[in-house]
Amino acid sequence: MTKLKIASIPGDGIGTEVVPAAIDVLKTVSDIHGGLSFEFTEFPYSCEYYLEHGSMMPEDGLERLKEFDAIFLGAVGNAKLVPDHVSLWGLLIKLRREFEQVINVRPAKIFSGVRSPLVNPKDFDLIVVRENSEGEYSSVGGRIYQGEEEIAIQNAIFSRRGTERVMRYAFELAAKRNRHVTSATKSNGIVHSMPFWDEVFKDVSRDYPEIQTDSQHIDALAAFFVTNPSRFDVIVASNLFGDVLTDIGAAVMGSIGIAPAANINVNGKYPSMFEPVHGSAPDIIGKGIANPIGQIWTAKMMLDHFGEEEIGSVLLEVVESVTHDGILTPDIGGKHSTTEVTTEIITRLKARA
Ligand SMILES: NC(=O)C1=CN([C@@H]2O[C@H](COP(=O)(O)OP(=O)(O)OC[C@H]3O[C@@H](n4cnc5c(N)ncnc54)[C@H](O)[C@@H]3O)[C@@H](O)[C@H]2O)C=CC1
Ligand SMILES: CC(=O)C(=O)O
Ligand SMILES: [K+]
Ligand SMILES: [Mn+2]
Repeated sequence: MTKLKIASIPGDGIGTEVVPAAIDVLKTVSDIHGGLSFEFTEFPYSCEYYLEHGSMMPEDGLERLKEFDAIFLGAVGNAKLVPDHVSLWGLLIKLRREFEQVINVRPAKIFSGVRSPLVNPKDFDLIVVRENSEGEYSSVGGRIYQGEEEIAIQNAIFSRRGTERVMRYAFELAAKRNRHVTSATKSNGIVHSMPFWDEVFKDVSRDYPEIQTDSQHIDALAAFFVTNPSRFDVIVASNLFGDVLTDIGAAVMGSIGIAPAANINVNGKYPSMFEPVHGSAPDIIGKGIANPIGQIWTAKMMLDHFGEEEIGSVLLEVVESVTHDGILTPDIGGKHSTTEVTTEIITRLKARA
């Protein structure tokens, strides 16, 4: 019996609606699997928690979370209560950094029964590998002077170690897929870090002669995500470029509500963290219509991470059979609730037992 200890952090907004839904699904997965069990421990870290305690998590929060096999997170952010940069850097980005979750893996593909906004999306199936520990998301910089004279400086950090690491991860992943890696660059406008990024990409690509490569400026690449997503296999991108590209990837799939993600710790020192691409969706909180599929597909990525690919594939097949049959939340054109979609997934999973 494999027993996984999972720390769940629903976080803010619809995180508190989709995380319990996905946990119910995972419990069903465990029931039909027979040899896999989960022990979930919930942590209330969120903006509400901040209001009460003055921080997004307690001082020993990292110590406590470190003991788990993985973290299953919903979303962080409620700008009405706490400024976004405070809440995200106090929890989401803090966990990514402190637990050395240096890679963020974000797939996007044509999803059965979910209509892409593209007229002719063809059959795309891509994965963005986003650098998750440095780049443009950096705390280096500051603000000086006030009023007319005010200056803000924000430094982007690109280390050879971090850049090489994310690129190698992308090449290894491509080797198991369609053997193509596209690098997201902007070396025509960003004159230090991006030519460096291009050089490292060239260096790393030499170690993978069987993998085809391509380098695209992020502006053109973003446009190709819309005009021809099926040309891509694996895309490697810096932290910010990857963030933006994956919202586009989610949009061309049909909704950010179905897009999954995994924050991977590659050195085994700390838990990895699984959380969908979307945020807390303040515009639909409490309406019961949040799409649970992003969180559930994220759960599938967590299963894959622990070597449970077989049941992971079953789960995704079941989810696609539900969307295929038109049981959809409003963001993808349906009238069903979070609970109805989740219940249908659970019912069909049980039927597979
Ligand atoms: N990883 C995280 O925890 C992230 C947190 N955020 C935070 O979330 C808050 C809201 O950010 P936004 O920029 O509005 O992005 P968002 O992803 O929360 O929402 C963007 C749009 O997508 C819709 N949407 C998102 N997830 C959905 C779902 N599961 N089902 C149906 N519709 C869904 C929302 O209703 C909204 O119209 C902010 O505080 C932001 O900082 C934003 C992105 C990622
Ligand atoms: C913060 C955010 O938007 C992301 O990590 O996707
Ligand atoms: K999220
Ligand atoms: Mn994002």
